[in-house]
Amino acid sequence: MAAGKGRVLPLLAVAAALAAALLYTAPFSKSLGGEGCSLLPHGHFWIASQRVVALGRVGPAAVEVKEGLINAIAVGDYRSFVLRRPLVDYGDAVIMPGLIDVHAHLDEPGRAEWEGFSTGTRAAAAGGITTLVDMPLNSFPSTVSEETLKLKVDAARDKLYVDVGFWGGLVPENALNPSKLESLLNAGVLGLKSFMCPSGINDFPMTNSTHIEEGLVTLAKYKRPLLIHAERIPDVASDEELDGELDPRSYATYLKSRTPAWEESAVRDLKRAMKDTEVGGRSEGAHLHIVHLSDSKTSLRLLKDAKHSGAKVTIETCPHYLAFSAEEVPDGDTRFKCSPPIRDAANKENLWEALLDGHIDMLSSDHSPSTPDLKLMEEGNFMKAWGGISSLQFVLPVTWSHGKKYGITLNQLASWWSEKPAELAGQKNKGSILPGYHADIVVWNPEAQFHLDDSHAVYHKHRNISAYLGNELSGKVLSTFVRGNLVFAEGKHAGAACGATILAK
Ligand SMILES: NC(=O)N[C@H]1NC(=O)NC1=O
Ligand SMILES: [Zn+2]
Ligand SMILES: [Zn+2]
Repeated sequence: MAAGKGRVLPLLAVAAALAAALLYTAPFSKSLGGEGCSLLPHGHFWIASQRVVALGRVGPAAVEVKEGLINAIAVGDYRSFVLRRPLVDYGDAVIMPGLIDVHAHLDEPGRAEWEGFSTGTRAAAAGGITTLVDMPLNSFPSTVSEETLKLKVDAARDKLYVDVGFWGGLVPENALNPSKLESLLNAGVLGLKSFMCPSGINDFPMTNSTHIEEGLVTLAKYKRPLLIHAERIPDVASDEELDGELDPRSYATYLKSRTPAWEESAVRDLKRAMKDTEVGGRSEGAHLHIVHLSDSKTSLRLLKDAKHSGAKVTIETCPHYLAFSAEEVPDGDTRFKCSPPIRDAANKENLWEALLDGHIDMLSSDHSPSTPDLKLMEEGNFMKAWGGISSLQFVLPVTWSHGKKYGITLNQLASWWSEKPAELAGQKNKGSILPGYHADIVVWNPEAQFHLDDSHAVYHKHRNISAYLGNELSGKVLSTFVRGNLVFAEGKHAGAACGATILAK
């Protein structure tokens, strides 16, 4: 007995020493590093915490990650099975599906000076976003054909820190030409996007309802969505717009120039297209997705009615409509200019209500930066400045900081930012922490507060154009995993950019 024990003990001691060496506790201090795709030198490991958002619940669990996928989830007090190593113990931090941002303008090729794949995906990784879907406009050329999609994919090579898919553009040139549309869809765009008003980009002209209805018929065959910028210049100008000379530095002037009637006019114009998506309709199988809804009144009511009648319609809104109100926008501060505009505080309240009630399905950033000169920050001219909010890195803390007042839950965050967007983008292996799914995960501390001051690391190409600078926020991203690679942790990115381009098959 004694001799036997004597033989076992040293072995146990060796095992214990090995296990201790492979137990990581955040913060990682000096244990991170490497030039490779991951800051963590393991392809098979466990991560655990007291607050894992999985299987419809939040609680203690350990998640096994193997070769980029989630292999198993062990629910319960993981400290009883700590022998499974390597293990990263995140303590009280939240482990959640990585965010999927279905609406980002990365602007490359052609306008990399506005953002670009490298800076954009570094900012995404730092913000807990593990997948982006890039919009077809603001880059040059726009993504409207097989050839231009190829330019996107080529430009993205070796620059991606997170996974990136692409929407194609539905424009007058391809909308009535099914074979052109099919070649774009066959090349791998996840769906199409169109504008019902001028987009601000010359090579991305707007579509009318006929273009949309015809495009949907082709999309129905592919079961991919059409995303619509639903603002349309109303047929009758409102009295307010007719008022004489208005100060272009005043935010009220901008609001009057782009009233909720723009959104309402677009939604009314989509009536037939929405009807066509119903069971038995001309484009059954297709799906209309309204991007960045701002008008929480008539436009939302009409969309709710269409949903109730059986139309396949989903709606997104963006953190800036939930965080800011028109009353707070300082005159001349064009960082807040976007379209549709940020409206009054009552509108913001109604948007939160619609989100909590499930009428708004999901969130996206609509990160749409430009070079600072185009924001005309000195002149402060709202009518001439580039419209677009810079927010990619901050969407998680912004949603959480403002949503806390409304009692939002971690499961709701995961639904709005991961599950529903994965469904929209047709990503069946993303958006949830489930066995067999991609190990796309954000680990964050909801209680950590920070001031977005000059000392805060911002990875967007142009930090000063973000309307969130100076804000006090809570929710700090600790780690971001993309298909098992630890791509960001504690202010550091992985050495190599190993994100994948996602092409639909
Ligand atoms: N072209 C472009 O990015 N436009 C975006 N900017 C904005 O504020 N709303 C948009 O649709
Ligand atoms: Zn838009
Ligand atoms: Zn956009």
